[in-house]
Formats: sequence, C-alpha cells, structure tokens
Amino acid sequence: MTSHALPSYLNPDDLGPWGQYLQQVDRVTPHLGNLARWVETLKRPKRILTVDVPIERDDGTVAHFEGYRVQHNLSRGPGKGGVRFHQDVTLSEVMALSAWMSVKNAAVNVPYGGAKGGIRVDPSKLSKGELQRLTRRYTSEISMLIGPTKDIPAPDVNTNEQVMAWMMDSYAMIEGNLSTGVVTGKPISLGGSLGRREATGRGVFVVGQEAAQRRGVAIAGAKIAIQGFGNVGGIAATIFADAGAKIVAVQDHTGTVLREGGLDVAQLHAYVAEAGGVKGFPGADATLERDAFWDVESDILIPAALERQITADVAQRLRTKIILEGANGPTTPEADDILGDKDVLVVPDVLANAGGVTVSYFEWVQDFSSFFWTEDEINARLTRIMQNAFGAVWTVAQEKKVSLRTATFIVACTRILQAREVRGLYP
Ligand SMILES: NC(=O)C1=CN([C@@H]2O[C@H](COP(=O)(O)OP(=O)(O)OC[C@H]3O[C@@H](n4cnc5c(N)ncnc54)[C@H](OP(=O)(O)O)[C@@H]3O)[C@@H](O)[C@H]2O)C=CC1
Ligand SMILES: O=C(O)CCC(=O)C(=O)O
Repeated sequence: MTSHALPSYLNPDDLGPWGQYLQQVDRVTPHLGNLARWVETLKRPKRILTVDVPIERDDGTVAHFEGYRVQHNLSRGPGKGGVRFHQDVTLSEVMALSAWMSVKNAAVNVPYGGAKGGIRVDPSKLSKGELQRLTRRYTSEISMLIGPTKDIPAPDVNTNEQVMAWMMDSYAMIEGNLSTGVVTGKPISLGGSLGRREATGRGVFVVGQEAAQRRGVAIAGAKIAIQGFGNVGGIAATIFADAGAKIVAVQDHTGTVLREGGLDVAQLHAYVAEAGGVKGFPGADATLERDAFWDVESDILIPAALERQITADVAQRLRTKIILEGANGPTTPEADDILGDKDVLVVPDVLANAGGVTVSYFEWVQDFSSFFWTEDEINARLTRIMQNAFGAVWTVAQEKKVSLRTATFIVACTRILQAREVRGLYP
C-alpha cells in the first residue's frame, strides 16, 4: 500500500499555509503513541469543493470569483469553521484553516470536525448588492456540503453577521424551511447568540490572563501591541484596556499608531468607524512604518490579522514576553523555534482564538433548543471552557517539555484520532 504525504492537488514546491500545518503535524506525531498510525488522515482533507461564483455587477457586466469549502476532518462531528472573503484566499490557505479548525474544535472539546470556506475577492471593491449576490451564489454552490448537522459556516475575515444572514436565508430558500442552525455568528434577530461577536476577543483575553499569571505579568499596566483591529483585535483591545492594560501600538492595513501611555481604545474604534482604518488617528503620539511595528517593546503581542506574519526574521527582532495568537497561523514553525529559544510564551491560535467557535457552539445549541441564554451565562461558560482547555494544555506542555502549540496538538489530535480509531474503517 502506498501512502502519499502530500495530496496530489498541491504544488510540492509551494505548499503555502498547508505546508506550515503539515510541519506542525510532524511535530506532534512522535507524541501520539499507537494513534500515530492514523496520522495520515490529518494530512489529507476529507473533502474539498472548489466553486466558480459568477455574479452580475451593478454595471451589467459578469464577474467570476473562485470559492472553496474544505472539510478537513469529520471524525468528531459535523464540519465547523468560518468563511473568508479576501483577495489573497487560496486553496492551500483554506485547507490549512480547515485543519486548524479540526485541531481547535478538539482542543476545546466542542463536538465538531473542522471546515473552512473562502472566496478570492476584495469585498471592499463590491457594492452591498454585489456582496449579497456573491454570498448567495456561493452559498448555493456549496449547499450540497453544508447543513445544521453536516457543516456549519461562521464569520471570518471580512465576513460578518449580515453575510451570515444572507447565507442562512439562501440555504432556507433551497431547503424550503428556516434552518437557523446552518450558520453561526448570525444577527441576534435571526437566532444569533449574545456574546458571539465579542467571543473570540474575550477568549483571547481569558487565555491571556492565564498565560500572564504563569509568567508573572500583571494585566493592569501591561503593554500590549496588536496587529489587526477588526473583530478579534478590536475587541481584544477593548477588553484588555478595560482591565487596565495599555494598548501601546495598533496596526491595521492602513497603518500603525503608537502611544506609550496607551491609546484610547474607545476613541480609536470611533475613529476607525469613520475613517476606515487607524491611519491618521489624532490620539496617537506617533505613527510607524509597517515593518517597525515588530520592534515595539511590549509585554503581550497579539497578532490578529492574517497568517505568516511572524517569520524567523520578525521573531529574532521581537521584544515581548507573551504572544496571544488571535489570528490563525500567524507564526511560522521556524519562528516558533526562535521564540522558544528566546523564552517567549506563545499561546497558539488553536487555543487562543477558540472562544469564537466555542460561542458558535453555544449558538448552535440554542438554535436547536430554541431556548436562549443570557450573556452572563454565555460568558461564564466560555470562560470556564477556555480556562480548562488552557490548564489541560499547560499540564501536557510541562510534562512533555514541549511548546504550548505542540501540547495543544497532542491534546486535540489524540481526541480526533481516538474518534477515528473507535469508529473504524469500512471493511
Ligand atoms: N472572527 C472570528 O470569530 C475569528 C477570527 N479568527 C482569525 O482572526 C484573524 C482576524 O479575523 P477577524 O478579526 O475576524 O477579521 P476582520 O476582517 O474583522 O479584521 C481583520 C483585521 O486585520 C487587519 N489586516 C488585514 N491584513 C492586514 C495586514 N496585512 N497587516 C495588518 N493588518 C491587517 C484588517 O485591517 P483593514 O481593515 O485595514 O484591512 C482588520 O483590522 C484571522 O486570522 C481570523 O481567521 C480566529 C478565530 C475566530
Ligand atoms: O465560529 C466558528 O464556527 C468558526 C470561527 C473561525 O473561523 C475560527 O475559529 O477560525
């Protein structure tokens, strides 16, 4: 029997984010004991759908966009993971994001496999009508894969509650019934959950408290630098600032703003809502060149934008104690090694940003039971799950003397492969 480490549909010379994920799997394999015989299942997505998404533009022309939905692993439950609209989306990226969802969902022990979707499009160049047509067409094209018990999309970069409402409505039109549980991250008026919008940033804060406590860093007064000021970075900034931390630097696509004494986060949110980005924020002491963001001294760094931002070069330069990965895949394996040598504590994406999918799970449960919880209940349950997950990973990391990333992969991949093994293969 031949076993191929690389799926045939990828260019072996340019694996992109999928290559990064494969290296992470290689690092966990020696710790999986007998389950390692199943490890190849982690290296192959279960199902990949590539779709052509044509829309009529407002000017009457027709434009085509490439979209994907990848179900990486379904051993523990239906697929679950967001949908990204971005001009740089590739199949390799969506494959990696779907795999990180499998690991993340198992790390916090929510009953899902991993999936992710995306369209290669710059949504800022579309009108609202065009965006709605794109979303509806995409939903129709992937409708054979998704469903409340099959695969449940959610928001990711450049998608939000409105996009989820359009996805749900398109699916309901196809199915002929109202299936609120087909997507999460919906508006509250449509079966969405209190606390979902804030959940990823809140989860980053909870694990941040756990990490800071173990590293002897006080959150009150801690200096925090954040890359990305959207759903994850923007909300994390607010929660950390409310807890007394100083948000000393924020970078988004438009620029980087700095204030030694701490930026006024509420004012920055108001400014970004008007101006479209942090560039030109009058409450900043200084602005920085893009690359200089990585030289800002901080106690905690929160990458909350895109993958592969912290490369080996960046890792050498960083002056921080703790990295909380709000983004998926922000640190390359080479950078991980350097940060380990520098004793920087990296709380990996598959743990740090799991708050979003955790409250998505709560939303899905609430939709099925048509019984909705209070925000306090949601936040208390979220906090408990994140603290327990962090504690379990920390213990494994100490026992096995591995990074928190490898420890999270040990916990999660063990759960995934135990489910795989006990289900067995069709003879
Ligand atoms: N939303 C969620 O619930 C979850 C999201 N994540 C991950 O968190 C990350 C951010 O997602 P989310 O906050 O939802 O996305 P948003 O679209 O809400 O925000 C993305 C932010 O990143 C900024 N950004 C994009 N590219 C760059 C860049 N090259 N340099 C600096 N900043 C950049 C954007 O700036 P600008 O607006 O100027 O383009 C924006 O501020 C992603 O990796 C996502 O996968 C993980 C778990 C859950
Ligand atoms: O809420 C969800 O289902 C998934 C969110 C997501 O895409 C992620 O955690 O990366």
